[in-house]
Amino acid sequence: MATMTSLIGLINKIQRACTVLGDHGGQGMSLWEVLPSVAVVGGQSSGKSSVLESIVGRDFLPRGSGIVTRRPLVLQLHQIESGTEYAEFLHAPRKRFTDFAAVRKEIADETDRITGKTKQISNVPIHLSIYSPHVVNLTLIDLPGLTKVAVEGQSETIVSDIENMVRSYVEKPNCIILAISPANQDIATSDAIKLARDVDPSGERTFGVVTKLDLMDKGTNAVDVLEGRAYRLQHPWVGVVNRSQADINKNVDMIYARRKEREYFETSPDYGHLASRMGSEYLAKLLSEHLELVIRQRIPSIIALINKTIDELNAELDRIGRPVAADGAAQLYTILELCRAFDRVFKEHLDGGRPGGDRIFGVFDNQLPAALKKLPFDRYLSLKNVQKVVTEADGYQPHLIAPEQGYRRLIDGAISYFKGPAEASVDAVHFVLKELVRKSIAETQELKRFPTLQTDIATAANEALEKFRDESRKTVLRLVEMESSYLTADFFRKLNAEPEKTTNPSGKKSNAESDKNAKTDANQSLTGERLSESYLRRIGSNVNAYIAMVCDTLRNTIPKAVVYCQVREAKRSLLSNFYAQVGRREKERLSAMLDEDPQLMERRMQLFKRLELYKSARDDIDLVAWK
Ligand SMILES: Nc1nc2c(ncn2[C@@H]2O[C@H](COP(=O)(O)OP(=O)(O)OP(=O)(O)O)[C@@H](O)[C@H]2O)c(=O)[nH]1
Repeated sequence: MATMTSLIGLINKIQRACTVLGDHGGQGMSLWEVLPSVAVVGGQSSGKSSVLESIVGRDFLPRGSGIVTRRPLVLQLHQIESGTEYAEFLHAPRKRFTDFAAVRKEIADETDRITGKTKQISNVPIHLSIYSPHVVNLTLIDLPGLTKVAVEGQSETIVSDIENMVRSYVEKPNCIILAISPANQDIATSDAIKLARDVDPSGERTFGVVTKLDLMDKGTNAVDVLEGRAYRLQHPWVGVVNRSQADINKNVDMIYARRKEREYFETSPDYGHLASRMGSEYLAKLLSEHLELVIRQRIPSIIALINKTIDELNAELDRIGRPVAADGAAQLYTILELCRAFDRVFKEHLDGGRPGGDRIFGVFDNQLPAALKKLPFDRYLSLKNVQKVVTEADGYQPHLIAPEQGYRRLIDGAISYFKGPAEASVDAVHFVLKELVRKSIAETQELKRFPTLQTDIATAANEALEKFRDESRKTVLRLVEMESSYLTADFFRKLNAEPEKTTNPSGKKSNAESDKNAKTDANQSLTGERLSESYLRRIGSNVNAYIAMVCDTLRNTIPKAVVYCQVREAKRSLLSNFYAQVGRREKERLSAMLDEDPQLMERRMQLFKRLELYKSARDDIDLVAWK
């Protein structure tokens, strides 16, 4: 029996813990739902509060007109060996109430705290524990009275709201229904019995209670009901006589009321033969024993649920990641591990396995050639411009042989056009890399929890990429400048050789025409006359040919430089600086870097608490149930 008693205590404890975790009846599958409990249901004024109070032996429930019970009240009775009675609310843990009038006030206030004074209802329970030598271990849930009409100030839906809430409790297979019906009303029309019949048609988990036996019309009695003939239930019906309104007004003591009740049955001509099975005290004992029995039966399924939930909670905790270590060295290690995880993803993007690296190839294969093709050499090497540049090149000096300076200037000018596409390639690759950093951070599962570290890594990686970009830009510009700094002499030697093809092998001019051509090609400016159009055209096309050669070279060398300076460096040393910095950081900064998303921390904490609850519940049950 001692074991039995502690079973109810155990379930009480788990129920309280469930409420702390926001895990109470009416929301999804929870531990709460498999825990057996007793819910008190009945129409308004059927005497629910009176029954509860006489089971407790204290009056402590708010009374008044209209719907007084607007939140479920989970009333946990704990039997203590001796000492003064006291009450405790879960929402005000360290406060002991010895004055039960104050308990009543606190229930009313706490109800209003959630529902406002609006007469609305809420399904968030109030937990009240009463410790007393005069109670049996029992958990009862007081629910709002079923009603048929909304009174003033209540919403239209109040009738169905109440019924739905009550139903959400009593339809659970583990709920024992204490169905209160007043004797001065036909049992067939009792709200409590109607609802109980609905959710528990076989009457297995319904206890019928008849109140107000003393108020029945003279000459009538409830023996038919109490003996189970009017409406059959699996459990015996219990009749009670509570304090009348007049008794309440006179503050009739509950203990006295219990005695009067006992006397009523013992001396009643109608119910005398049932006296030992009637009254509030008998009801309390009956319920307590039944509750213990049910708990015992349910233990295997409770343990099964607990085990299943523990597995689920552990899996969820693994998924969101365990909490970060507290000491500096471990934190540094964690940060470096996370960086490496990021780096791995980043490299996969570049080397293949993940998309993105191909976009860099795209820059070299499409963007750069297209940009080179678009360079305005046609305009630059137009007859007019060639003439302008060549004429200006030698200043007041006449051209002695070929316009050397003119050629150089034209070529220099043309080559400088390559700077644009070269820099554009650098920038394009920079943006691809930056985008890959962003993507890699998002794709690194391990980093998901650490928004601060994500930002830190992004900043460090982007700073490194900027540096690589600067280096790369310098290098490609240098490549372009190198092309102007020393021209390929061979090309011009070949050019100079060409006009001589028109001369004969002996070297003597073959005729006046070729003689004239040769003169035109090399020495026209000797005359100091303006350069002929065809000569300028020739210069233009020579420069164009040279530039085409340079273009081919740069098309090949710019990608090499860009890959060398940016891509290769990104792969080699994207976070090198960061590693060095982090290594020097103090513990506080390291912890700050490992700050997690507050929502996630909150979630983990919830999961942890729940896990703790379930684990300790399992331990407790093991201890109590298999002793
Ligand atoms: N004479 C007599 N009066 C009773 C008995 N039971 C309840 N009453 C009275 O009936 C009225 C309603 O009783 P409550 O216990 O407040 O009923 P309730 O179902 O809790 O009412 P609500 O919470 O308002 O739905 C009170 O005035 C009680 O004194 C009884 O057995 N005999």
